[in-house]
Amino acid sequence: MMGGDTIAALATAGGTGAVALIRVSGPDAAAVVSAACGSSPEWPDRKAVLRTIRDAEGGVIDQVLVTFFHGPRSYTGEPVAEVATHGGRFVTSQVLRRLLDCGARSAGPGEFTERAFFNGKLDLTQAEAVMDLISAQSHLALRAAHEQLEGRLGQRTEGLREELIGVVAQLEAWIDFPEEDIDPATGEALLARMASVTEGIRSLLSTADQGRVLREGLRTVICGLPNAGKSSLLNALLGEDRAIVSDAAGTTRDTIEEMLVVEGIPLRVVDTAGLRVAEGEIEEEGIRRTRKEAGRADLLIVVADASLSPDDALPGDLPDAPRTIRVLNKVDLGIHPQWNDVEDLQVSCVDGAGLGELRGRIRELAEFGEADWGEHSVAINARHRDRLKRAEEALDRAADSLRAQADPEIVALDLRESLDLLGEIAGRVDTEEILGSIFSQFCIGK
Ligand SMILES: Nc1nc2c(c(=O)[nH]1)N(C=O)[C@@H](CNc1ccc(C(=O)N[C@@H](CCC(=O)O)C(=O)O)cc1)CN2
Ligand SMILES: Nc1nc2c(ncn2[C@@H]2O[C@H](COP(=O)(O)OP(=O)(O)OP(=O)(O)O)[C@@H](O)[C@H]2O)c(=O)[nH]1
Ligand SMILES: [Mg+2]
Repeated sequence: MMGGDTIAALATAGGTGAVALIRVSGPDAAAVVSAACGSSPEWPDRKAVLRTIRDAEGGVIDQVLVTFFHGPRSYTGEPVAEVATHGGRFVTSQVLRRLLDCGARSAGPGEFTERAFFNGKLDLTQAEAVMDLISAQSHLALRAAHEQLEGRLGQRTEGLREELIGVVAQLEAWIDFPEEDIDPATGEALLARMASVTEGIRSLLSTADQGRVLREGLRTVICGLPNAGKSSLLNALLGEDRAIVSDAAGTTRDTIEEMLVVEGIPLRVVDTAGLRVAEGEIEEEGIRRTRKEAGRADLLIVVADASLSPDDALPGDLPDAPRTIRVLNKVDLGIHPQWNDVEDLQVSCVDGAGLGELRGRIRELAEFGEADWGEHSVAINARHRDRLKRAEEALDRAADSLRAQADPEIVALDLRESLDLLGEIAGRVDTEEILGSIFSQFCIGK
């Protein structure tokens, strides 16, 4: 299935380090590395050996450790050579160039993992998990990526697909013998089996929000009147002085975005410009952006200055969000007597009071639907969600047609569409376009 050529790329991050790893994969891996080392093409399997990479004139480029994996027992399923070089930028680029001169070609983004997919080492959900794993920023995200890397999601969608194949097979028996009608009892049994697949799809779909949060962070927007202490709160949650804080109202003009982890939940926190009638064009634009961010928030943290009266401390028209936490800040200065909502959290960014409670409240509000953050969680991504939704819709149409005693052909048509969509999740149906869009998001060398 593969082009049959041999690819090479730096597998470690570009930059200076102690050691860097270059991977070579393809039928000519042994020949390429042997030529670069000026050695015989015999390599022990999975055993590091010390060699010297030389240029065409025999000059030394670097002393390296080569580990050879004879296919199919390798990451890609092909012969793979791993060349561990000294970790300088220049020396690694020279080693890579020499390997390319000896017959390898530069790998494209995700091409190693793509080859692993084509050689049956991974399904598509597992390939995606490799990328999730690399970009994970929290324990929960890492655990979800590992679950997916183990193949749990692929197993579930393939299980649903098998159930549906059974239904289609039964239906096709009727199509082949059109003189017989689908008798009501069998019709009911088919509908029940379809309903069970729908339920499985819905259960996976219910993890979509959680998957998004794990991959992108809970979109959290800090808003409130100028000077309430929004930037101070961001800094306090981050534990560093990221945003500029000053007693001048209108300090934050533009939105500032930071990733942080609260009680294991990754948050993408946005600090915004204070909401008030703007005094200039820049501030006006800042406030427009605040409203835009707030409109897309999963969680809104409204910060109010506790020392002021509620009328003076809260913006007139607060943006709407699915979850809101109201924080009374500056409680070290005393609390104005008109604050009496027990739901309000009292904090001080100056002495840190109440911040632990705020973290706890964020954690509570980060729960989504049925999905919890417990063990064995699969958490689907946007691509899975799209296919599952469409598979569910096709299945609904099939059930409707069956109930309306439509031609079994029509029922089967929708069922097959649903099957294909489920198959696309693990990559069981041939879809080059999907592959392109997934692997192009990888980094080169992965
Ligand atoms: N040096 C190195 N470290 C690495 C990787 C790598 O490619 N090279 N990986 C890259 O992501 C990750 C490990 N993942 C890997 C997964 C499978 C195989 C592999 O050789 N699989 C064979 C043999 C299995 C076995 O020995 O049990 C196979 O599946 O047939 C290698 C690495 C992280 N660390
Ligand atoms: N006493 C006290 N002062 C605070 C507290 N939090 C913030 N401040 C002060 O309040 C002032 C405004 O803080 P910022 O964090 O810049 O407020 P902001 O809401 O980001 O303001 P803008 O960006 O201008 O909208 C600064 O002088 C802070 O030092 C607090 O908990 N207690
Ligand atoms: Mg600010």
